[in-house]
Amino acid sequence: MSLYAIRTEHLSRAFGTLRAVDDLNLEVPAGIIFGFLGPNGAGKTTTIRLLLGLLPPTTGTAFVLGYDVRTQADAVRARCGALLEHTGLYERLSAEDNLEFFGRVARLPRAERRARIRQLLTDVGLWERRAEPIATWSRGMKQKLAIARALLHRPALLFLDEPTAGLDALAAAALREDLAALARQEGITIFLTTHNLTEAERLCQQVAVIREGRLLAVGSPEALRRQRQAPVHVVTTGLSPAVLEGLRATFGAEVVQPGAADGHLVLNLGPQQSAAAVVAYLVRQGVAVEEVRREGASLETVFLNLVQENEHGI
Ligand SMILES: Nc1ncnc2c1ncn2[C@@H]1O[C@H](COP(=O)(O)OP(=O)(O)OP(=O)(O)O)[C@@H](O)[C@H]1O
Repeated sequence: MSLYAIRTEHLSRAFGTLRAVDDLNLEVPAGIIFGFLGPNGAGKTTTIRLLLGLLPPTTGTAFVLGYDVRTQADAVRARCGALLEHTGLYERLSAEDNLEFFGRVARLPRAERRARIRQLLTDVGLWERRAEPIATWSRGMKQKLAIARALLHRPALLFLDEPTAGLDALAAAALREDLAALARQEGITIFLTTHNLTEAERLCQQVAVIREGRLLAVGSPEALRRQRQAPVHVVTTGLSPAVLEGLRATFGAEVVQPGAADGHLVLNLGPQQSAAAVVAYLVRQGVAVEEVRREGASLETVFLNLVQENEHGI
């Protein structure tokens, strides 16, 4: 199989004058969990629909598992699983009967179907409860069953649109664990959208951030965090207005801000600037440096910065 499970080339989709997906160039390596992040209305669901060939692009194209979504949508859908907004499960049927039904729709031979249903229900911890009608089940249990359903036909690529939306913290954590284990076990690629940045950080080897249909950043959560350095806090004694002015002149006015308390500096250093240079400068000016602390940039900070910068047209 190709190195990339998904490759988009200038993929765009307009609804009237609205560019829901705008010149998207994305490469998703095979075999990873890829997180697609963005605020409401960013174009995440539209992208999934384009990738599944459910919606034609206005311009550009995408290759999913090597197939062109414009001309080979059937081949794409046969090899992909998807859990979009609705689970599509039948509330009155038991878990096992739900999977049995969808296994037949997928034309899985009887023996294979049985074995696969047992394996998947076991993997998500629902085998013991297979005979219960799912109407009374919790949202988390139904979501696990829906993922099992999406995996029945052994897809190479699984699309999940907000898989943990509406789940409490415990259920979301349990689902994440199952997803990580399933991805490893089945050797598949997972493309998921989420608003939950902790989720993306824990689960995804790579993430992309989009806003207004445009790609803002892509990379591993660590790489994105490194790219955006977090502020450095320096606590000093003997910081005079003259030294503060000197610091601003040397390192840039926008970089150096006085903090909440006297003698507390907050520095937004660029990638080329080091905290050590600031400390050396302060010491040369006779300022005592009591503490230097760099905040750990969370993916959340990175995400908010990216989205807000874009909003302000920076
Ligand atoms: N069928 C459609 N007709 C017109 N506009 C649409 C259609 N589908 C989506 N849009 C618009 O395209 C933009 C992107 O929508 P999309 O659902 O892809 O965003 P999203 O990132 O999935 O948002 P959310 O996180 O809120 O689900 C939105 O402004 C939406 O209103």
